Amino acid sequence: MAAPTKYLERPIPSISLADFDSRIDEITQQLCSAAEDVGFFCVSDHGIPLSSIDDMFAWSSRFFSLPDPLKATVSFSNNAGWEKNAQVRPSTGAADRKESYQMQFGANMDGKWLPDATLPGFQTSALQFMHQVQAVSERLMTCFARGLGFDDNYFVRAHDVSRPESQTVCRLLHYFEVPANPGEVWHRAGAHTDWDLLTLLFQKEGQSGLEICPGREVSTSFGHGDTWTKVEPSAGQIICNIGDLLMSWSDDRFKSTFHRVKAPTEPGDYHGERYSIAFFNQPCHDALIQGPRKKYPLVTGAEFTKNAMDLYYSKTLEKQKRQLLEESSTSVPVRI
Ligand SMILES: O=C(O)CCC(=O)C(=O)O
Ligand SMILES: [Fe+2]
Repeated sequence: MAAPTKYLERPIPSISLADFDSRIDEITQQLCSAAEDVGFFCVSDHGIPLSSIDDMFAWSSRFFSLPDPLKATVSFSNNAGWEKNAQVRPSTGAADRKESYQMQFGANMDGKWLPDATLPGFQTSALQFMHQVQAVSERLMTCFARGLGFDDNYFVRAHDVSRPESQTVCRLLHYFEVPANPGEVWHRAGAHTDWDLLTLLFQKEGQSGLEICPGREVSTSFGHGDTWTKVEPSAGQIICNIGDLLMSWSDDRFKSTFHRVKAPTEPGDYHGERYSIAFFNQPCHDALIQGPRKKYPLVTGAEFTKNAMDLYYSKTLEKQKRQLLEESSTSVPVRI
């Protein structure tokens, strides 16, 4: 039997964005200290009503209830679209048991929205929600720019979602219920760091599983430690974590923390299905990326994304291609 997971209680800082304009320096100080330490924090008083979050979860569940062949008409490529049981994490070498649908604001979404008649109102509502999350992201980006000594709009300009070059992603996630005895190794989301600037994550109350493992010192390292901390869902709160991009853009001052959605293996673990929504702030293709102390060579947003996709997604795309080939030899084409 596998050794039990080692857990450590680590406080996850909770940061209120109330009265943002008058408290910006205090908030900046709190965000920077959380980013230097654990790399994860909760944000409250962010201005997105609970009803908007609940509505987006309801859309997510409607989307994932559609038949697989229909979702396969918008399947994953260019970091947008739908995938199922296809994402292979380098840390596990096996596919996560989940499905996800990635939406963007810009040109990468061409052909990746379903026709409106299939799920009337979905695209409009999803984009509205994405703009709300972008507004919170922009506040956080303003503080991080200020904390690093850049001008206030420095990160906001590099992540301008009104430009066709935008690569920012909103990802709907659906993890399947795990059988009591799955009979094989099961991964929900294997341990990984995110490769964006900053991730904003929405969880549903009662659907536990997210765990973090801080301790990474340089953005170029790939190992992680072995003591985990649970990050329980709480309605209305946004869980934020620093990604590899902000770690390297801050010359490793801010920490991009390993995290996972643990598959249940121990007493008390949650077996039911889990929905979450992750918003990844990705740089525009032509953004120029280099920290204040120039620790790492200058790269463009396109280069940074390509390097990350090669590292994190090469096995995913191979697996997806194999699945599509297998399915196309057995399934009947679907009209939408
Ligand atoms: O579903 C979650 O809670 C985490 C998802 C995640 O870490 C990711 O997609 O990068
Ligand atoms: Fe992640």
